[in-house]
Amino acid sequence: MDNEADVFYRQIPKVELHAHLNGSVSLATMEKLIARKPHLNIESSRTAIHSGQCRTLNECFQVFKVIHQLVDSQEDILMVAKAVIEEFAADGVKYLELRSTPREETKTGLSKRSYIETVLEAIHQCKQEEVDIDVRFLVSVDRRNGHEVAMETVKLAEDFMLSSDGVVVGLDLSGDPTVGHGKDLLPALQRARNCGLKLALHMSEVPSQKEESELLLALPPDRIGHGTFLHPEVGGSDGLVDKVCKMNIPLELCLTSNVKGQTVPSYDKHHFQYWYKRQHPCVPCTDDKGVFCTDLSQEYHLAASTFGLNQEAVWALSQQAIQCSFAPEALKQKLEQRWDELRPHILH
Ligand SMILES: CNc1ncnc2c1ncn2[C@@H]1O[C@H](COP(=O)(O)O)[C@@H](O)[C@H]1O
Ligand SMILES: [Zn+2]
Repeated sequence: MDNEADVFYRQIPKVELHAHLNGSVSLATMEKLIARKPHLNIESSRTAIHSGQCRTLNECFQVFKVIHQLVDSQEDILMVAKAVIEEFAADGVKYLELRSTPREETKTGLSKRSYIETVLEAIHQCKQEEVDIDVRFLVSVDRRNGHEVAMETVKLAEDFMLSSDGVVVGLDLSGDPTVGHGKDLLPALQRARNCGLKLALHMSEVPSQKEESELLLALPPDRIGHGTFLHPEVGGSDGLVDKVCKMNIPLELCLTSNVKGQTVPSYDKHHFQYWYKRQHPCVPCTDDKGVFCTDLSQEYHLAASTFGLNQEAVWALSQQAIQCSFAPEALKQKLEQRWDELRPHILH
């Protein structure tokens, strides 16, 4: 990738809608965490998947377990969240929706509530320090933990939606797609939707989730994460595709994550192509920029070079993401304006 192109992808203003906090921790921050916890004996090579390397999706979830050992106190979460926000801003991201699963850790006194409070504090501090980025937060439900935990998490998210000055805007359903079934989580997700939380749901990340995707689409979600196996060419169905298209539900697409996690065999086989050709709203995202060693500029660059998008098309892709976000109307308008102002300076 040549330098001039790199500059373009970095310069264009971007919107990141699918970023898991603990998957987004950079190598530099990881090394600080490791230095704080030498007794854990963790090497930074275990917390990231470098270029050319691949892991099964299952192995990716082992990596998150290691990271969670390193990020287990309010102090860690504050440091990690601030660094992640600053790194996205440095990459030209003007609007970020960060997501994370609240955890409790008895040995450090961390509760699920203080977990969320700490992420919100990091967002607040970045705002105070005038980091050039607007940040919103989605509370994540880890599907492996079942119905009761999901319901408890939704209640927490609901509380924070009402008390966070609009920073908590939605709920994410994520976690190992081979564990648990979405049908058990429907009441919790329904409740979230009814109280006004936006829903961003990981769907059809692996082939065996067709029936689950049918159920989740009936909610319906406001955005879909991955949706790798929705279309008939990979074992999904026309029925699923029709529903997604009719309801115009945007897809959050993470090229590097899917290729490194081996749910997609190569970049040119990525389902970005399928949906983009149908002019369906597609939003390039990083998923876990730390674990997969990427950033949003690189994801746009990959999409453009793999599928032959010119600079105009790349610009349109990044601008379209504004309307796919869960930002309130006034903020969407502010962002649109920003894009219009920047355009003549960046597009030639
Ligand atoms: C690779 N594809 C993926 N599919 C599904 N869930 C994923 C994921 N990548 C990350 N997560 C979810 O995000 C958590 C880490 O961030 P937080 O501790 O929440 O900040 C993981 O434990 C998993 O639940
Ligand atoms: Zn994800």
